[in-house]
Amino acid sequence: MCVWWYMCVWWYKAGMDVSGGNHRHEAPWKRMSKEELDNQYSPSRWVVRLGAEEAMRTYSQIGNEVTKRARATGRSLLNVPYGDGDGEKLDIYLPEAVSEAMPFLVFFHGGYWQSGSKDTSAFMVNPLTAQGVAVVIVAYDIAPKGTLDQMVDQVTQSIVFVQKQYPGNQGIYLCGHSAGAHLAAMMLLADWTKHGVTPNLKGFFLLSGVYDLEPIMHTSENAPLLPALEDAQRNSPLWQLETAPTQPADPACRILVTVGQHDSPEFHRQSREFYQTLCQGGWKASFEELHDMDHFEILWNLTQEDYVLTQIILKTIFQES
Ligand SMILES: Nc1ccccc1C(=O)C[C@H](N)C(=O)O
Repeated sequence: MCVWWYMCVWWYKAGMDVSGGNHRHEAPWKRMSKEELDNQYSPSRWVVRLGAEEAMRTYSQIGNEVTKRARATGRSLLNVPYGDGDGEKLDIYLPEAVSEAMPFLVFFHGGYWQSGSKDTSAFMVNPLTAQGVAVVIVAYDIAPKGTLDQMVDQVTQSIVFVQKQYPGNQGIYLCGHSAGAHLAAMMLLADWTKHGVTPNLKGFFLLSGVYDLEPIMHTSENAPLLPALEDAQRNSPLWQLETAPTQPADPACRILVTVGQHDSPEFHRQSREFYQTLCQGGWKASFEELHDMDHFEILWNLTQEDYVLTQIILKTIFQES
């Protein structure tokens, strides 16, 4: 009798875990030590082809080089202000044939809201501009200068700016990597009415993102960003969409959630849960685990036209899938 009772309880709890409804109480990170959480949320420790430090170095090096190349080869408008603040600048990379009706891809870099820059993040510029897509790389005030709330607000403003500057755009697609995927995902909750314009958002490409910030509160690297649970919840698209689902303004708006095969189990869990929550909320979402990619390769391979993600992005923008 006792054994049966325990088995039933276990089965019930396991069921709640998969269904997602009650996962917050059963979330695996709650059973992790601080060391394990630090490990799970340090993407550089999970790369397979390089050491952690070498991976970070290579990542900035590639970012630096491709950005220099993109600025040297194509037409660009650099350091365009989208707000009054010093840090509120963006770079616009234009395709050769500029028209009123270009699609735009707006990119938000990662770096755990504390590092990274638009000046080292022009990874996807060449393959996309070659196909007629304008690419915008946005700077925002990373911590400690900016708080998470300010970053979310700046990202909102940057998108409003693009829409106002290019009202004839053929769609604005948001793309973000890591912390930048978090910022892009926060735009699913944005209230555009107070900005006087609703951007023509047609798609989201979320790469190796973090959507529930609660576990991050307990990591050494990010604890200072999130002083209280309310800060984490307010800035968690996963938590927000679960507690107060929003509806897509455009039901055709696509959301692609991607994670690298070599990303940590916590990064996989975050992406899967976010994808499931989006589906339950009626969003047109898809999920892609990118084969043999780590947290950084998933992004820097966007310099390549034949990379599976570059192809998915182009097909989505040109409505071929
Ligand atoms: N610089 C980055 C750029 C993109 C994404 C993450 C980072 C990180 O810094 C992650 C963390 N510090 C790590 O050591 O894995």
